[in-house]
Amino acid sequence: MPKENIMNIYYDENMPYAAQMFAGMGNLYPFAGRTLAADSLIDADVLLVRSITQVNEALLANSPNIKFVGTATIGFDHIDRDYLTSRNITFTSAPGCNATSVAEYVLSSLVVLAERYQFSLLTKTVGIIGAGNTGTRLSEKLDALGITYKLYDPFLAESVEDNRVFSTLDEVLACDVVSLHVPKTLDGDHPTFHLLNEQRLESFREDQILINACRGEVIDNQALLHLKQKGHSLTLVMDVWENEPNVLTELIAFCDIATAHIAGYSLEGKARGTEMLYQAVCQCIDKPVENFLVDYLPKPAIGHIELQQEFDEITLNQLVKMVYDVRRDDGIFRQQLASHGFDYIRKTYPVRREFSAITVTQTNNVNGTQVYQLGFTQQ
Ligand SMILES: NC(=O)C1=CN([C@@H]2O[C@H](COP(=O)(O)OP(=O)(O)OC[C@H]3O[C@@H](n4cnc5c(N)ncnc54)[C@H](O)[C@@H]3O)[C@@H](O)[C@H]2O)C=CC1
Ligand SMILES: O=C(O)C(=O)[C@H](O)COP(=O)(O)O
Repeated sequence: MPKENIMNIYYDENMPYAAQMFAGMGNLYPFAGRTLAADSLIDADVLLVRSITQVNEALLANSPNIKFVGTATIGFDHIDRDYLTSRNITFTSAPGCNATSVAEYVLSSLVVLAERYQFSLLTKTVGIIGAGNTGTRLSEKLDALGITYKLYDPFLAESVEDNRVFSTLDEVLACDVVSLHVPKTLDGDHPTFHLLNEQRLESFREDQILINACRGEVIDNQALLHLKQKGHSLTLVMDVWENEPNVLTELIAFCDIATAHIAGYSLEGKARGTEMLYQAVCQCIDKPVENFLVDYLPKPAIGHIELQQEFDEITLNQLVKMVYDVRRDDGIFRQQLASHGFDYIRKTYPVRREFSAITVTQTNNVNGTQVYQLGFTQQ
């Protein structure tokens, strides 16, 4: 890599605080991720992308100097890692950066659905497919709320280091709620492409809830549309879609909650991705880490909530909706998709904070004042 200060660093314009964190490390060039062209990267040393940029030979063949590629996202199915290895280009992603954000999206969806259909979340079992960072973050929230869940993850089930109890795929698919948290994979022992194919979709019960906030291709969207067109009443929460940004628009009307791939779009989640890449570039050029996300994050609009009664499902509903109500994003999606397009909605996403940014206190006669975090763990 060239010396610090003379590196050419190209970064997606949708990476919060990138300009601040990388300031002084070289020449900075923001770009629009969907339309980045190979000939604009000829002098690039460092390339920092998000999920909408396909990084492969076609993009990088004419960039002889490039030594580092990073994606400020959890998923890396848009990166041809074999090609990067063949060029000896260092690669890093941002594992877990927005896992909390996705878990909070799922929780907000569950709270909204429980109110809409008048059921108690405590009577439901959630099936989590993929028990990595995001599935685990979700399970921790469910644990804290006393909601039961089952985990399916054939890779972790085999790991001696993971002593959680795992269920079979069929057991998890039979749960009241099925929430998908797997990467998009096309091969290997357990590929996830069309994991929910026509046959598996047909076996869903009418009273189940299906949530997809991982990758669109994990569900066969055409098969799902056909199922719904036949009158199946499976409740759908869809954040991700096959063939983004050109989604199967007929499916939207059959969704209870439909959003534009924004489950991971909390400010913290996106900015953590930037920070993780900044740290990785520092390590690559042997530079001390001098910038910290905590110094950039603004104060949340609501910083503190005081509960005047015991924490129960009613307060849960109020608290979750006060901090992040997924119906806002569902409304934006339905209103703006036709007129503005999928990418515009994502690019202009309003600031959303994670529950952890808000402190909750509760004072009662028995225990005095207690402090909760909206991750629902008592401190
Ligand atoms: N909607 C959004 O905004 C976001 C979507 N994502 C997507 O969610 C995916 C999961 O994220 P993380 O949990 O953080 O990733 P992770 O890598 O920490 O965990 C994924 C887990 O899925 C498991 N897995 C792989 N194939 C499986 C299969 N066939 N069946 C069951 N489990 C399987 C793996 O063993 C791993 O434990 C990402 O790869 C990304 O595609 C991630 C962040 C935001
Ligand atoms: O981290 C991931 O994986 C995601 O799915 C991100 O939320 C994708 O966001 P963009 O990179 O498409 O802005």
